[in-house]
Amino acid sequence: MSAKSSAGAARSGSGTLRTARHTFALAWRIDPPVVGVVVALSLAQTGAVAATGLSQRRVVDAAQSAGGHPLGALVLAVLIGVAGHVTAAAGNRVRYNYQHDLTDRVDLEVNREILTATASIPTLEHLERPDYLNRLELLRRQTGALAGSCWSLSDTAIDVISAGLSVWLLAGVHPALAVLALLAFPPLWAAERAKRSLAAARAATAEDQRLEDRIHRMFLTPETGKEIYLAGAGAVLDETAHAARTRVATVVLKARLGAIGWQLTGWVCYAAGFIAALVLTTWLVARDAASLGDLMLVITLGTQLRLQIRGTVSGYSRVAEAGDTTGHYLWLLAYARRQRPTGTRLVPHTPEHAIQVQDVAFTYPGSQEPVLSGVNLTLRPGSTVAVVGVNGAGKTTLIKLLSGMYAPTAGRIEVGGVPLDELDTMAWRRRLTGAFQDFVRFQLPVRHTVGIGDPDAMDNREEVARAVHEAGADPIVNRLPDGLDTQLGTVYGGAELSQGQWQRLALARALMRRHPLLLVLDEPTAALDPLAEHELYELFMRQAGADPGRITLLVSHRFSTVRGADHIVVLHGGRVSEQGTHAELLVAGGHYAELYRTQAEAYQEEGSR
Ligand SMILES: Nc1ncnc2c1ncn2[C@@H]1O[C@H](COP(=O)(O)OP(=O)(O)OP(=O)(O)O)[C@@H](O)[C@H]1O
Repeated sequence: MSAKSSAGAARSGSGTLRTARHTFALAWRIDPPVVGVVVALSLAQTGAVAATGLSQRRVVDAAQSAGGHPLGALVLAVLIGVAGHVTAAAGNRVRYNYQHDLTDRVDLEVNREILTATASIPTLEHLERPDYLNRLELLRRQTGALAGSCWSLSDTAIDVISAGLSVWLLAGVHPALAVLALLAFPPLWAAERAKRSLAAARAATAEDQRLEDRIHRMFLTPETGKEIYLAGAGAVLDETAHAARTRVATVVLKARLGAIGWQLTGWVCYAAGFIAALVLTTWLVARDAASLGDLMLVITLGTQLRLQIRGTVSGYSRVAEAGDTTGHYLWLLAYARRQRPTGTRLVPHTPEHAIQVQDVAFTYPGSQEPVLSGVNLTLRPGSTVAVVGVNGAGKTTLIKLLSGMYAPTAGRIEVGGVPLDELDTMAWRRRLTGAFQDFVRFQLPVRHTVGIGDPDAMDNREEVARAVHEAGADPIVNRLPDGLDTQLGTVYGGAELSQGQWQRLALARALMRRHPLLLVLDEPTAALDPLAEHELYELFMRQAGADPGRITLLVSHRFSTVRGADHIVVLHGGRVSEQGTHAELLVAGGHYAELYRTQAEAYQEEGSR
């Protein structure tokens, strides 16, 4: 083993130990009495096999002995044998059931920890990084192994100790019988090799597993289902999913077959050793160098040693599997820790808190081409700023940077002179609100679908009703059977809304925050009719005027909306090509004026037809 790989193994070993300690602590927190019973049964289990073997030897020797043994000693031997047997059989069953139950409950906790760690990452960049997504996928599928890691480890320890006792007793009959212990290594080595190739197969197919999973989910959601139906793409997608599933199954099956081969080889070595041990003991009995009781002991312990070694191997495999998952789990926790926001500064409250964008550049993870570069802007409080540009100019990306979803790759963004990454993240998010073209349909009761826009006021019915009213969504809610309490979405048997109605509720959600510092509107009215859109933008402009601390940032392709903004920023090829008021930009006769005139002419032509 190279120095590098042994260091890696040591790291993964200490990681497994750490996770086993952690999962044991979780189990203890969940149910201390049950953990106590499991530990007690585990301790009893370590000596059960040796006790059974010794008892059988004593009974056989007593039966064979001409002088006979004292009855008391014989009864004691029988009682020890019965106790050992009951502990090994019934105690084990009880222990496994309890361990299973605890593992399920710890699994829930581990999943919660994963969600909490994921949610604590302040930006969204990780959601576009394949290495992060692949690891998360592997982790999500293997949390059971992680949750049971403390029991895998304790099972392995029990088997190792009880196998050690067996070997010690066998060596007492003849030292050569201790060699049986060495024969434990080929199966162990084979299991390790098999595990490694299985883990490699799973890691190599993580991308395909994600693809299959995603397609599967696409079939189950109404939004995607509609387009699949219309395009008649079901068969093609099914084929793609099937191909991905087949690739995964083929690679994993190959690894499994290889694993079986290795394990068989290991067990053949052990079987040969056991036969040799029986031949040796029979020879010793024939020469009066051992008793029949010893032969009985060798048969019992040799058979049990096989089971103990198998237990050790499978326990070790489970520990190794947990170790693999542990790697992903610790990586996720460390990643979340590294990304944990360090900012503690307060979000400015003065009316002078302009947002300054200084020489900002941004490249998406995994991409080479910058989407934004050299962007300089000042967004003043109390103003409405419109960002325009052709498709792909970088408008949404700019909004993602300004709201802190992504960190700029170069340059800085300051709020009232404080760098964005030095602000307390949660406090900053509480001052943000907005709506996007690709809004979410939260399939919740209406009051929560809207109220979630400000979790602090989520259960305040008056605030929810106000937001609904301001977004002009009263007629939608009034028609629903239980008003604000109506469950939305067919998935939960609730009421279904039209695209425009869902979008109205998304806008109501954006209006939940009364005094945001930054309100972002990224084409949030695309599903509304022009009149409704006009009314809503009038409302947003009115609110912007009445709230001196608010910066309203809007992205729209409709210039009739854009022209009302206090300041217009034109993005072209990821750079600010022009900025100013509508009048200034028309006079400048640049890109904006050209786009505006083209659109105005198109509308006029349409109107005169
Ligand atoms: N998640 C992503 N990963 C990689 N590239 C991306 C990602 N999102 C957007 N891009 C690229 O960034 C560029 C700008 O995209 P962005 O969505 O900011 O444009 P936009 O001006 O809002 O466009 P539109 O008017 O079509 O909404 C595009 O070329 C797009 O391909």
